[in-house]
Amino acid sequence: MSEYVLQAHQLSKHYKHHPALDRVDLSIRRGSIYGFIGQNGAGKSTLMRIAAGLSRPTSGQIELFGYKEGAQLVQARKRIGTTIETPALFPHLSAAENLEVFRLQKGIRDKTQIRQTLSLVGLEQAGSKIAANFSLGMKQRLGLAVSLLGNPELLILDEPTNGLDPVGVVELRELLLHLNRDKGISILISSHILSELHLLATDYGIIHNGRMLEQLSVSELQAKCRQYLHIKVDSPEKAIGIIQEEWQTTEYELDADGIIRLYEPFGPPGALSAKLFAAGLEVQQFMPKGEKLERYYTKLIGGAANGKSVTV
Ligand SMILES: Nc1ncnc2c1ncn2[C@@H]1O[C@H](COP(=O)(O)OP(=O)(O)OP(=O)(O)O)[C@@H](O)[C@H]1O
Repeated sequence: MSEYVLQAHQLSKHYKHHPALDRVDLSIRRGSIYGFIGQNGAGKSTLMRIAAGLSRPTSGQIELFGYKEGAQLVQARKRIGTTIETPALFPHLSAAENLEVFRLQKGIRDKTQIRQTLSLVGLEQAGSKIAANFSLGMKQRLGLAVSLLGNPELLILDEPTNGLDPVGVVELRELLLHLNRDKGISILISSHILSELHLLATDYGIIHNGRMLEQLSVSELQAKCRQYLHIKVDSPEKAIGIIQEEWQTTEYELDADGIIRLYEPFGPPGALSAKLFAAGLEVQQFMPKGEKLERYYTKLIGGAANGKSVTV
């Protein structure tokens, strides 16, 4: 079994001369929630459409569950559920009736899936209500239920929080976490708001102008955004001994240049520098460092210099 549910290999898509995707590599691990972040027009939908088989790449390849070619790739696409281009719901039909239409369309025999998916998205009580009377959040849930018919192993969701109020965003997050943790469904979710995926994603891909800028796990992102004390002394080993003794922490790194990074939470920096000094160490550099999530992202995509606003 492939470790990855979805990979893109040097994937490019050109519209006339405009590269919507430019040699993008991406890897989504089985069981992960992959937050695909980029501004409007970055290329997120283009990649998702190619993955779902709704568009063809100009060059490069998509690999789904380890399959790249022909009939196997077509077969593998049956194992994904997506809300991209889900046909509009029928407003005069109930949630259950809507699902019944899609069940027949998808050729799924098992009728019990209707009740199961309604319950999965928390709409079991609303099964007989007509869709026209649903809130936007409920419509989103019903749309998600449609994509869950057929028990997909990977969900591809293009900006599903668009238009939701903050409560709706939280509810959707809880639902996606449930699908991921309890049902083992891997999720690719796009957004132009990094902080919205902050409590959800286990991995991130940051795309800008059709190019993948960075892929990183949540712990890598946290490490990059974590506050730390940057310390350079003439004897780092001795300093580390003092840090361990005085602060009883192992939350530090020593790099090849002899720089110590002492991560949060740390006590008053003044007390530590005094200790180092008292121990006879020559303190060459001693400063707080680290970035906020927002600054990290803005810097990565070139920030205000490219003239577009960024929401984080
Ligand atoms: N059918 C098309 N014809 C021409 N250009 C297109 C087409 N579809 C997308 N594009 C262009 O490709 C680029 C990437 O678009 P895409 O929709 O993938 O971005 P996105 O990151 O999903 O943004 P958004 O959040 O606005 O949907 C944009 O410059 C867009 O204008």
